[in-house]
Amino acid sequence: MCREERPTFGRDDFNVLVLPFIAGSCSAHRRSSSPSIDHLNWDLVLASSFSNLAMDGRCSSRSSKRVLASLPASEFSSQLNWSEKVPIDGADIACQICKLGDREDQLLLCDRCNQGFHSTCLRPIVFRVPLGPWLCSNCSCNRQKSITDFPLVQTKIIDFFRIQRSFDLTEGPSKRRKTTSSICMKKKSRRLLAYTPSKDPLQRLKQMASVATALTSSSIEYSNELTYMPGLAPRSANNPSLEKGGMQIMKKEDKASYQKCKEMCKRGDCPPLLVKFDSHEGFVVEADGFIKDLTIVAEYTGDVDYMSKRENDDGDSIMGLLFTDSESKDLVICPDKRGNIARFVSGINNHTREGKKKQNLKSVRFDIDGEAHALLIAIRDIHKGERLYYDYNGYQNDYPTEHFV
Ligand SMILES: C[S@@+](CC[C@H](N)C(=O)[O-])C[C@H]1O[C@@H](n2cnc3c(N)ncnc32)[C@H](O)[C@@H]1O
Repeated sequence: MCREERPTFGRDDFNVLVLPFIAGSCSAHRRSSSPSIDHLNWDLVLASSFSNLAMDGRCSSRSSKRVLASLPASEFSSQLNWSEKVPIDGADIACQICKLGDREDQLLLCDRCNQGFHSTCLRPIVFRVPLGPWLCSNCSCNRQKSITDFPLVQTKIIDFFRIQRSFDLTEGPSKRRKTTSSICMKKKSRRLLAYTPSKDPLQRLKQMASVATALTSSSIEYSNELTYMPGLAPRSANNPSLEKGGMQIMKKEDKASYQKCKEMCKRGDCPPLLVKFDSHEGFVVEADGFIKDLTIVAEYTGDVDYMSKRENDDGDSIMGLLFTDSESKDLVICPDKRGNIARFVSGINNHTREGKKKQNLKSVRFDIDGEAHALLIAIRDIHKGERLYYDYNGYQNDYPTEHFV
């Protein structure tokens, strides 16, 4: 078949997960030759990322494309341009939901079971033709089972996350120096905190395994840094002094916490987070231990590029990094090739009170040593098992979240 070259809108709504790397190999209609899940080497596994203030900027683009993406779901789906797709060769496939074989151009074929589904019969509606292989909910549930079944192989984890070999992952997290506390009552400190890794080494391995699995399934190489690739924006373009209205410079003491997080990641003391799979939201991130208010949970990492060059990008994870007076200088972080756990964190539905209540993180941009960075920071105490959420919209409201759960 094909769900081919995609229309220009966000994929925000799969009730199934689009797993480009892992998807099944049995479909006759696949465009690519991704390895079968059954053939994946699940030895692979683990580490993490780490990762007001001058506010968040997910997908804050000034482009007209984003305006299209922010239309309500009903209006949005009627504007889909499916005409670019290539029809299935002579196949007579009916939608498994409405049982009709009409609207052939809207039929998505599962890359594992080959069953058809109208994009508009799926709940939530699939707005964008998946770029890679696509699995129906039945098949993605089966696949998810294998996601949680991987073996924990320490050497693989060390290699995956390029953890410094001098550290022993079987030990507890390295000891921290005790800080002296004053007897006087102090004003509540608003200092940023470094995260506290889980003490149990096996638990940390599992956390890292979950990140490695999610990244591998999404064909993303692990990177805990902003990356400047040839042909994309150079490092010199990331100049926070160009930020319209200025960007908050990270305070010295907060920088110490930030650096500590970076160091911990390098030695495999990952943040206490687990990536899980949710049939509505896709990959999601959960706290796997207590996270205190104001903790730096992760840095949003990936390739830095000019926003103007990404206007037709179909990624749903592009994060705004620098907003200048000149659109041509605005920067974004693109985690589609390199990235870390931050790109799996869910967004709130910021159109509903329920959605807003879920928020426990904030995406905040800082000038750190003359380079803009986007960090995900806890805005309240978060308990083990809580799913992490932040508002994908910063000061602009152009990331469509009205269909979010
Ligand atoms: C930055 S990615 C988050 C990771 C994503 N779940 C994945 O599996 O790769 C953003 C996409 O995740 C999904 N998502 C995030 N938050 C959601 C929510 N609250 N409800 C439904 N889908 C959500 C949407 O498809 C959105 O376009």
